[in-house]
Amino acid sequence: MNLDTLPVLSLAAPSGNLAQDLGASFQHFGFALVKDHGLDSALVARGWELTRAFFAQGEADKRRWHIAGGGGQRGYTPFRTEIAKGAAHHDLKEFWHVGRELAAGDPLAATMPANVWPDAPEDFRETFTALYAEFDRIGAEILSHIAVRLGLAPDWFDPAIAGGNSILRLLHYPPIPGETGGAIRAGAHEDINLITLLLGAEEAGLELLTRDGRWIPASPPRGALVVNIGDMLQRLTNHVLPSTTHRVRNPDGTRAAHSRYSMPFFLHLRSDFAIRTLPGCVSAENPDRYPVPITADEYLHERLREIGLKV
Ligand SMILES: O=C(O)CCC(=O)C(=O)O
Ligand SMILES: [Fe+2]
Repeated sequence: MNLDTLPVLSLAAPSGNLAQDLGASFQHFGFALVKDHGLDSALVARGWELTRAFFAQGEADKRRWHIAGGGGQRGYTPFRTEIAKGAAHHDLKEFWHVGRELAAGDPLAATMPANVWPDAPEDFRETFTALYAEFDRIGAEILSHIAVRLGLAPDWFDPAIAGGNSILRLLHYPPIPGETGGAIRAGAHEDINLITLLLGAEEAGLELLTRDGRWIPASPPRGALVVNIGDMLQRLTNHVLPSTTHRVRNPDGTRAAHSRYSMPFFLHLRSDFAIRTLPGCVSAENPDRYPVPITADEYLHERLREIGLKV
């Protein structure tokens, strides 16, 4: 494999090859670029339209949907709130979080707060509830290929993610007055969840840290997904699949003065799932790093405290 360029993989490829190719890209980069993913394109287009319209509203309007003390898990989180673990400066972004819609009385509501929905723009709730379901579906498909690569049954992840605490994030990095490129819009970090499916990275700026310590761009073709491994899957696989550090840097030149919009779906385990190292990922050369299991919910809250979203 070319050590510096992420291959573009088609989700429509025969499944045996795909498990190998996705697995190789994840093992080497912790990232994969995925086209032909089958996300409903009209719905995605509508999602972008509403994302732009939401963030174009005045600060006071948006702040009505900020939940003080909510750990940024739902609704609106203002500019410069989140900070990467160990970073000196807050990220130059604002975002909106959509969680799973639960039926009344669902016991999962104990660890998954209810969604809040803005009164404008119109169709926000319908559109993002539908997009959430689309990401959930494609994410499960990608996980089934990962399962095969790990020597597990293709449906191994299904019960682990049924009712999972996944989050759809709508991100806006506003233009920075006077900035000519290079400002760090999102500090170097790893994602907390199992895998992340991201749309919008054709606007330059997303970079990942290679194993030998160089930043390289993640530049997907238009409409393709950038998929990356998060800390929960790294832990479950005893680091066989690495959760790779990434950041968003303001691009140089004329794009520096533009907004960046992106849409990551953080695919999470069920809150009560116990993350126990997969036996197939333990060997003499790679002894079990996590002999004590932890539930997905405990793990999440430990991490949210570290990134300034929870006290
Ligand atoms: O905006 C992007 O391209 C990346 C966002 C990201 O890494 C995150 O929100 O965790
Ligand atoms: Fe990230």
